Amino acid sequence: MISAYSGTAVRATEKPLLDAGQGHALMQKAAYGLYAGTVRELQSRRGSLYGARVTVLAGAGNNGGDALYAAARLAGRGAGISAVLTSDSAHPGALAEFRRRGGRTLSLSNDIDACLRLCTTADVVLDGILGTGGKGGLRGPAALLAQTLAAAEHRPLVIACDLPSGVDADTGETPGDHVTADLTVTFGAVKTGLMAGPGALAAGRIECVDIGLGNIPAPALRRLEPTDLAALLPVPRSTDHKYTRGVLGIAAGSVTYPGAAVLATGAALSTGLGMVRYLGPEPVGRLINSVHPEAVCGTGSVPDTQVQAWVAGPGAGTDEHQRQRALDAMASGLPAVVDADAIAYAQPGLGPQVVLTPHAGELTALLSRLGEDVSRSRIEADPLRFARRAAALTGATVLLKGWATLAAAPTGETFSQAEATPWLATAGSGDTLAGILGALLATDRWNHDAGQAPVPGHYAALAAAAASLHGRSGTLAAQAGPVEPSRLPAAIRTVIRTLQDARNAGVAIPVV
Ligand SMILES: NC(=O)C1=CN([C@@H]2O[C@H](COP(=O)(O)OP(=O)(O)OC[C@H]3O[C@@H](n4cnc5c(N)ncnc54)[C@H](OP(=O)(O)O)[C@@H]3O)[C@@H](O)[C@H]2O)[C@@H](O)CC1
Ligand SMILES: Nc1ncnc2c1ncn2[C@@H]1O[C@H](COP(=O)(O)OP(=O)(O)O)[C@@H](O)[C@H]1O
Ligand SMILES: [K+]
Repeated sequence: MISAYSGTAVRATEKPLLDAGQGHALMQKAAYGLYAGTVRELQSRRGSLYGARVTVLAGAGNNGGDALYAAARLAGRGAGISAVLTSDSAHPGALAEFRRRGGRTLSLSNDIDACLRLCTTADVVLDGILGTGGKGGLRGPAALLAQTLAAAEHRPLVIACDLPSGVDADTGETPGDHVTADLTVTFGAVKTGLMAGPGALAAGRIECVDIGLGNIPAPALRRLEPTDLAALLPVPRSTDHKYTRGVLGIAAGSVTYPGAAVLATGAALSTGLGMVRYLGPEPVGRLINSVHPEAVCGTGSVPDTQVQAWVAGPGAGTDEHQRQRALDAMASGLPAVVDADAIAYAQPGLGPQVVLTPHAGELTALLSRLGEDVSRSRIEADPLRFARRAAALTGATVLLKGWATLAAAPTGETFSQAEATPWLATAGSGDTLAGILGALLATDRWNHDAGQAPVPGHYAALAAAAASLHGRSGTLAAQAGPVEPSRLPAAIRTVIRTLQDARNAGVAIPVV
């Protein structure tokens, strides 16, 4: 499990250490971590450091200090080092060490063209303009630096020091220009802004360096890793039969949109469960059975159907019976995935076992119905805030889909998963995610172990597991070309098999 903390929480944890005079020691640890991360990245990309041209973008604060000290160490390994000073001042100790190691410096305010050239002709740019102390996007000529880097024909390797400059460490917002990194070496703890919103896209790969901060209070955000995902996937026991393995009810599809029901059913069956009971129009049931003969199809009602969890909404369109089934599923007290058209029926007072699965557009409509006037672009700029807001307003768990998918519990626990590929952004992809999540809810052992209440955030963790499995399956499927959601079930089975084999063998689980 990766835990992320707000920049504010990390700064509060650092404060007593700084007050006790440990600032220099902390900075040396951070700089060493950045140096080591840069060495590893350069060695894997070009074999050696010798002769590599390293340009530091150094702001006035400690972030610039970290980057200058790291570059000074790189000079000791044969790299050529230069720095663009983006402010009138720079960390004095770090600047002196940088110059002592032969580093040359240029001031952005004095010679902007030369500074831009220093960036675009570098092999590596170390971004130390702003760290957790940054407020708002990059301003003035520093903004131009970020723009030039983004547009460079031969883009250097960009390594962010702590976080890409211009990213809000608490939220992942990028209110203005910002650096986009290939790798972010972050210190003490992963910052929330590296795992949510546009900040997650700007961070690239994340490495976290322990600088000995000790414990930071509760994480703001968590991410399931392969071992966590493997632990949440259903594995039948010897004593199981089809009803104890979990039965999922699917109230999806309509005469107008039958395909969504086929896709949700296929994805659920591939995730592994005891049975799918489908409720919907007869022609849709027949279509499902032509592809999945094992699904038990009927036209009955939710209260009359015995299952462990529900999926409602995909492809339901304006079908009145599916609308009623979605309302009954939400009121049933059972875990329920409420997707697509059914999200429109969500009201305050739902429980965490109901998982709403909007994309940003559907969340815009949901929030507006609940009296919150917010645009889609505002949600995309700060998805963490609005996923949490929707969970708090409805009492449900909210899975906000996107490049990074967020799962927020009404009690605040939040997960972020980013294993997906843009190839998954295709019609029908959300239907398969709903099916996967439905299967995880139906097979969830909490449903079987009577008397035990799920821990807060449990359903958000399952929703995150579904997003992770969906993302990994899509990424695997994309290796064979553009992803058709109907091809996803085969990939889901392969990913589950890989995760379980590694788990049983006790070996490190490969990232698919
Ligand atoms: N503390 C520790 O123990 C350790 C901390 N470490 C490192 O320190 C980093 C935090 O350092 P920091 O607090 O000095 O803040 P940092 O982000 O470098 O810059 C703030 C400066 O930027 C300015 N400024 C703000 N916004 C701006 C904008 N939009 N555009 C332009 N300028 C802007 C602001 O000026 P102001 O506007 O406030 O006058 C101020 O001068 C942290 O990320 C980590 O890398 C490690 O060494 C490990 C130990
Ligand atoms: N740019 C992207 N990168 C990675 N995954 C994406 C991207 N855009 C969308 N996705 C994923 O693709 C799926 C699309 O779901 P959705 O929009 O509900 O599709 P539909 O309703 O058409 O089936 C979601 O799981 C979402 O997280
Ligand atoms: K930075």
